[in-house]
Amino acid sequence: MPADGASVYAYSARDATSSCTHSSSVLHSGTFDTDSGVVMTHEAKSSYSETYNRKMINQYEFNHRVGRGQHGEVYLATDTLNGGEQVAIKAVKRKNPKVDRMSKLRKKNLPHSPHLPLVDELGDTEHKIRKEIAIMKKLCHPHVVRLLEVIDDKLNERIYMVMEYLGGGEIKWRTANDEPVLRVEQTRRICRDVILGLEYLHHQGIIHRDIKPANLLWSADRRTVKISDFGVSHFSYAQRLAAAGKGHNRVDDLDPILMDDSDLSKTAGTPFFLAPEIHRGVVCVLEHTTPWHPRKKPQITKAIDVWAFGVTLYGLLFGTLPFTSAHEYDVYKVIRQQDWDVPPTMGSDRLPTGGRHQRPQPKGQETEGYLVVQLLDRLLQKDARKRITLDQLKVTENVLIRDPWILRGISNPQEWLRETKLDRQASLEPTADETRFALSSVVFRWSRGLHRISTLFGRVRQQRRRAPTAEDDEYKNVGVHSAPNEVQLSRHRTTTGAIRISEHHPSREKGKQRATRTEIARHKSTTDIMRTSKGFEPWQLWAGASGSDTGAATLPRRSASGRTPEISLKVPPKPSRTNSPLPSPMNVSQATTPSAEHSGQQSPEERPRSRISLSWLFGNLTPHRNRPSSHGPSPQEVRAAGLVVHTQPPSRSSEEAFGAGSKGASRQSSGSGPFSLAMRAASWGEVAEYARPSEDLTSLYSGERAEEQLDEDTLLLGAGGVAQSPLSSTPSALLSTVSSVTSLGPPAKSAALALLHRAESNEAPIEPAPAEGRASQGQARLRTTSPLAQVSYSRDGLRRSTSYDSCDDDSSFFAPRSARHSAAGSVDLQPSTSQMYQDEDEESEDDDEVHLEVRTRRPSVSTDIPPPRRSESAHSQRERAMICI
Ligand SMILES: Nc1ncnc2c1ncn2[C@@H]1O[C@H](COP(=O)(O)OP(=O)(O)OP(=O)(O)O)[C@@H](O)[C@H]1O
Repeated sequence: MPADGASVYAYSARDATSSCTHSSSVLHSGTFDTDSGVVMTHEAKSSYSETYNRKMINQYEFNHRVGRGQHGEVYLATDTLNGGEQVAIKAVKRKNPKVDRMSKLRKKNLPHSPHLPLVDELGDTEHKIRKEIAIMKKLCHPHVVRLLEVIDDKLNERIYMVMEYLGGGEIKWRTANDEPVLRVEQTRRICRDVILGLEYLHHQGIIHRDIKPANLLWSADRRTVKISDFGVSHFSYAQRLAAAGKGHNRVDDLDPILMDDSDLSKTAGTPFFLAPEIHRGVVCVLEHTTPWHPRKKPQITKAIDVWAFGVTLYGLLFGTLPFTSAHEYDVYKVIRQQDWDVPPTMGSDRLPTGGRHQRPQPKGQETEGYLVVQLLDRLLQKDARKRITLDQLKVTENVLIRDPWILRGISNPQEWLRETKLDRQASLEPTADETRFALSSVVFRWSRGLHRISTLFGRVRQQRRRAPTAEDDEYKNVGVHSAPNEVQLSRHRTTTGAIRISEHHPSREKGKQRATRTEIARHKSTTDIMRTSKGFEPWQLWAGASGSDTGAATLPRRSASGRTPEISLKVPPKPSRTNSPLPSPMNVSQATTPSAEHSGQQSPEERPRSRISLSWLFGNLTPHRNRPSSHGPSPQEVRAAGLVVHTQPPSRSSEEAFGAGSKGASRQSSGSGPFSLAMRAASWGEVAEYARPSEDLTSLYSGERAEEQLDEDTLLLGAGGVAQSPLSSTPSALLSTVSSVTSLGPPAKSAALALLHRAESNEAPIEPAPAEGRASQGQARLRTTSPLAQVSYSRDGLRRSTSYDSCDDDSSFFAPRSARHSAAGSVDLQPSTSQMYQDEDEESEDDDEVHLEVRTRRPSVSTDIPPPRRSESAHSQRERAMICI
């Protein structure tokens, strides 16, 4: 394998396009957005999985919750139609009364803005999610989290954003004592990834507005960092138009929600990471020194991302932030007025910095500390116009290396720069499909109510027209439900040869044309308003801080070939994200015998069990890479063993992981090295991938292709991930641990045996679960040590649920049906993760939801196991604090 060079970064625009398309070979009921590659699905059908009895939305089986944001929750889920691929699904309620109430209060105090009506009409929450979707649909880059599908059913209170899953969690960057946890070299690698991702965003006309360590996610193998969370991002209308080489009269093919700049009147982001130019506006308001006026609003340019990146880099290197204060409001002044300093050492490897102000050092002989301070100096430049741009950081026209610190360690920096350079000639032309039908209620916002009603009736009509099927019989008691969209998919070839599928529905054509005309008219009027709006010159905002980097002179021209945005970055073919050696739900479901499937009944011998026998385990102790399938045992193997193994949700939060990390370190030092390695691997859920150097998972843009394997220190500190609960009594945790240990060598085998014995003795016997709807008094309670563990159980008559209950508004929505269906009386089942993490806010008691249909509701169940409160560290709470003025 070459250390670097063209082949290392080999990647073509075509690869990029294909890797941006959801790998769905089977679509549930959605249609491909042909330009963005994102699947748009307008029907959310909820059910329960056969195997684990978990909540499913369409083909996605929900696992556990991996994160929670201001507006929604993020779950790990399995795409059962696509080989058990792991995805992250952000579920956001269209209406969040608490947030919307706050925003109404805020709006009362805001001056009139020509674009406020759009926000008002959609509601703050819905507006935010729609804008996030519209922005994410534009993005496809190896260092930006990818949106795969949007499930937007008008009859469902939630919108689901299906994204690629980043198994490594957030970057852990400091200890409880504010010490750095990353080595300088690791920080540099992260830095390179972020620069590339950010450069791409800016090239697309997008300002992220919330760059910070918590929004940088590790891939499962901890080799790649991707930028996530576009909740407050802003699309620069002017930059995009200019980049597409269009005049300002061509606004008709831009999504109106992207053009809506009303969110610029809010100060969004995390206070400690906000640029001084934003603070200026905030301080005006806080101190009532200047009356608020739209023209005085802070200049939102891409320079604010560069500043936030500088603060992030500082944090990663030193474990503290450059500007801090006891009171949140004081930080605004500190950032605007005070200079920053550097500690004497940086990184966990404690390299000397040499101090904030150093004498110039001879070229080529600069110390690491000197280069870092020079770089920070240019990033944390208070005057936005003097702040360095990413272009200047990385490369200039004639490929001069501008920042030697960032490129240090790359054996062929010139090659790296060339290969990672964004193609300035690439087409950025936005397409009509990309923008027009991002989400329909935006298009029809002037008659949203009417449209909703007509949609509802349309669906009912459609359903009536269809001949009743067996499936329909099962649904008949649950009221109105949405029939799958019946569309004809027409195929045509793109210029790159890829087949595109576009939706063609003759009966909709007329309406579409009418909608288009209306939309064009509206766009025009919006432009007029924007032009006549005194002082509003968005293109100047963009250009304001960027020097030569901005303006039409340096903007890419539209490519002659046409519409598909092409970039010249090179990435390898999309690596599989489903390499878990553990059986995937798909595999296990395949293990169900046909007879059982048909009858819906299973004999006690056939019933799935959550216990793992020793023989099964040791029968599978071969290295995973030797298996024909990387997805775990074959269906035959599973069937032969008569077992169902419930996979342990991998621990992936770096916050959680780091806590355990220290423990892992001490264990390791006490002589159980192989164990810590195995446990760490197990916690990542990618045992096989971890155990060997993986070429296809190596980060291209870190320029570290030559690096064979991350060392212990990197894994422990830099990656921040160790097993959350290595001695968990859950069989799956043991399985993965033992598998990893065995792959490390024979000495670990005895240890694995010890673990298994421990599991045998610890684990309560698992009784068959009661039949649905019946109480079973005195049943043995299942216990696990990890709140993330979900133990599967046997149950008679395990059948796929066909009823709808998407109107549920509590957080146990994604819990296994069993926990919610147990009859009154004793509850013997493990509470779901979401139940355990259920917090006390009133969100679940939303009372102003309007449901358009009658659906059966299942009795909810209260467990007598008290939900543990998830304690967030003060740091992360501070980081998450968002301000909205
Ligand atoms: N694609 C993903 N893969 C893995 N984990 C993710 C993914 N997206 C988000 N997460 C996790 O979920 C958490 C919440 O995500 P979200 O994007 O909602 O962040 P947030 O900034 O807290 O939300 P919001 O901006 O809506 O308030 C993140 O902190 C992250 O740990």
